[in-house]
Amino acid sequence: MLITETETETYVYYHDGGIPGRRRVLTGATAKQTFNAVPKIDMRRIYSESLSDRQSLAKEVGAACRDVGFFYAVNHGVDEALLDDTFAAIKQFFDLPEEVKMEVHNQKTEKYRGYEAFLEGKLDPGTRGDLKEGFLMGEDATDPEQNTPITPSTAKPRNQWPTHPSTTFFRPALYRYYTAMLSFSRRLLRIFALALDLPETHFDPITTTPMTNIRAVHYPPQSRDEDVGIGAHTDFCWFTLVCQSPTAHPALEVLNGNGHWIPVPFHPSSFVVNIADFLKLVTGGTWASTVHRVRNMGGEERYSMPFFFSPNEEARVSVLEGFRREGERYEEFGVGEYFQRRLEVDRTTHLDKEGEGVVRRPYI
Ligand SMILES: O=C(O)CCC(=O)C(=O)O
Ligand SMILES: [Fe+2]
Repeated sequence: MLITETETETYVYYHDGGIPGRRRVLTGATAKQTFNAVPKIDMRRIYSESLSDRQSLAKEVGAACRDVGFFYAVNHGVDEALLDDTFAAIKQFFDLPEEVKMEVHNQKTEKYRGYEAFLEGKLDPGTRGDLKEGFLMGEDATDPEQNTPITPSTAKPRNQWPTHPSTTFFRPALYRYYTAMLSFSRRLLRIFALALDLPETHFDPITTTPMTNIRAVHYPPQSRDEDVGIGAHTDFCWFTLVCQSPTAHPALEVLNGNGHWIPVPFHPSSFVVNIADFLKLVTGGTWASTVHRVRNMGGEERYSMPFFFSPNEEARVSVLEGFRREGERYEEFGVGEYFQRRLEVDRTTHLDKEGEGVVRRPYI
């Protein structure tokens, strides 16, 4: 169940930091000041040569990251035809026969890259599983498209690519999207640094070979109210860019401070940007990693292509100087270790048979 009512209180449940959480639904006099819409920010200034333009953008971005944790990046400048072509390619992939997709099943790799079948993800344990299928790829020094130095720790292939002759279109299409999103993310990270009152290049040394993931997702229309496309959760990276198809809404929704779900429908020429758990951690909770979910109630097929961006795997981070409180001790954490821990929780929930507490990986 997504919502339960006790005699006096109603709660909404979600998965936050890999841990189940809940929030009281507040209405009337108990309601607090919170957002009721996701702000739209014109990103054209991200390409401006003038620092003061980039600073004015950073100011708007910083307010959205603090107050909402989500914003629409409008006029992002990424080629629309490239985005349309990528949507066409992922639709073509998901339309392939099951056995072609299952060749690259995600449970065959340590990083859970490849194909995730319907109902295999289960971010909300109260549901029968996520009503979606997906394909995940990301940083992989052995993929020549990434032009990354191969060090001993990254020498094993991480991505899986289908080999059936009918799938040759897929890899180049995803890599075109990957390259465009990576380049936009690097610019956005500099805006984030400015928004945190840091030098623009502050994060550059820890993002030379960033951890990245594209998750191509297909959500069929759902007919049962108790189903979810993806259960309520926060993301475990620095930030996520979501490119969503114009079809099917309402679908993506974010949870405000009063426990109400706010719709985030498609908006032309925009990505949805959301702050995720690492940026919440390093800002000591000043920036919000906002709970969100997808319920495809619009009666149409929906496709989306989240791009998840994090620092280098070896990086160690902690709460930024400007966000520390006197007298508190702050631990460092390893980005790669933290990420892998969260990945394990996220990708094995459905394998953990109730009561047994044992996670079985069927393929490795
Ligand atoms: O499909 C979407 O709009 C969002 C997907 C999402 O939240 C995720 O993959 O973490
Ligand atoms: Fe998410």
